[in-house]
Amino acid sequence: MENSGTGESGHDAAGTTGKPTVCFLGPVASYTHQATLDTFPEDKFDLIPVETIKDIFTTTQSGRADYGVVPFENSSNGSVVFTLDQFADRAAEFPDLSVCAEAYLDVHHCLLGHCGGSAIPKGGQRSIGRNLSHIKRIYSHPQAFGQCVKFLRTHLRGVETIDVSSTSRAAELALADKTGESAAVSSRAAAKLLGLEILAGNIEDRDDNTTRFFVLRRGGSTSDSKDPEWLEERRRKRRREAIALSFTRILPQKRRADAETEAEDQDEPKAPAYSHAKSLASFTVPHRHPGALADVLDCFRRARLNLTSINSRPSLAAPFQYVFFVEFEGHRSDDPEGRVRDVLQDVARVASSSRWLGSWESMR
Ligand SMILES: O=C(O)C(=O)C[C@]1(C(=O)O)C=C[C@@H](O)C=C1
Repeated sequence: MENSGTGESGHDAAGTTGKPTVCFLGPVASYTHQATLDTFPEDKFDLIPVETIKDIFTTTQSGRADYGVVPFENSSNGSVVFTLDQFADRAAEFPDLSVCAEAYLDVHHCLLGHCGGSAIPKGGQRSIGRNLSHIKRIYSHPQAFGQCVKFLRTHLRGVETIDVSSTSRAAELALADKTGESAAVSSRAAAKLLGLEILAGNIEDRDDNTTRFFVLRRGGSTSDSKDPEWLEERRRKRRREAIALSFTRILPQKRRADAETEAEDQDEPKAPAYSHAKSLASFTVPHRHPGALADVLDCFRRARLNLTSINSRPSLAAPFQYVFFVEFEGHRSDDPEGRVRDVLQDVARVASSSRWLGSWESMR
């Protein structure tokens, strides 16, 4: 089942250009598309929009794309449950998928729609360029609605909100309504692409609104799998940046300049043993066994591996039973003291079921 190679087909899954392919939540100009472009430049990869987050998993699992990019969590609105539900893999549809990289994107939402009148607001502070009283419905992705609660409550209280598959799909729907009564919570990129007006800019609840994305690939699940070149290069670049940053924090000016040059000269910059990378695992525990969850978490304490997030979703095996997800510091194939290997074995022993879901270089 496992693909131990690079994870790249070497030819385009759609059969056109020969570049590796990457699928993302479409249509184009979604935030996932923007995060995908940051990681996979279009001169080296073919990008394929798909309709839902589940489609990203199925398209990558089937090999129709070499990689898939999914939103995982937002700094103000929390986990993306649609993604966790696919990682729960209740029907065992995605046995070969694992996370191989992460990406962060600053997310600034706009209210897009039709309307004549004043000029398009520029970036920066929140700006409301128009009277919004003509708006009868607003389309968006539920995650985006959850990031703009204050604006919607203050300026569009009582207006119907309609969940759709992405913010760029929402923009298409607002465009299609020629009455002008529909608007979308979406991005500046979508406004530009579709020619929609920005009725209000920077409407997110917090200025520091950020979404973290995961890159999925097939294979990579054996510890000896070789990483593709783009991933190796990303890892080396990130390590150089991290080393340079730590010098900036601790060294006086002159020594810092020397040290940065030294870090840049290293072919394989050294990273701290465990904190440079993260891994994701899922597990279930016996529902009626007191302390079963604590027993699993204790495996991480014993292995001295820092847990960085914990999530759960209904297992759907029976009401109120859960699949748990833990993220922890450490990489399965860069594990000098064998701590990641040991913890995964330990969890497998204590939990009812468990699965490693990927390891990657931390980008923050
Ligand atoms: O709808 C989009 O544009 C997406 O890419 C999805 C998504 C998400 O699910 O978190 C991505 C980033 C933002 O947090 C809002 C929506």
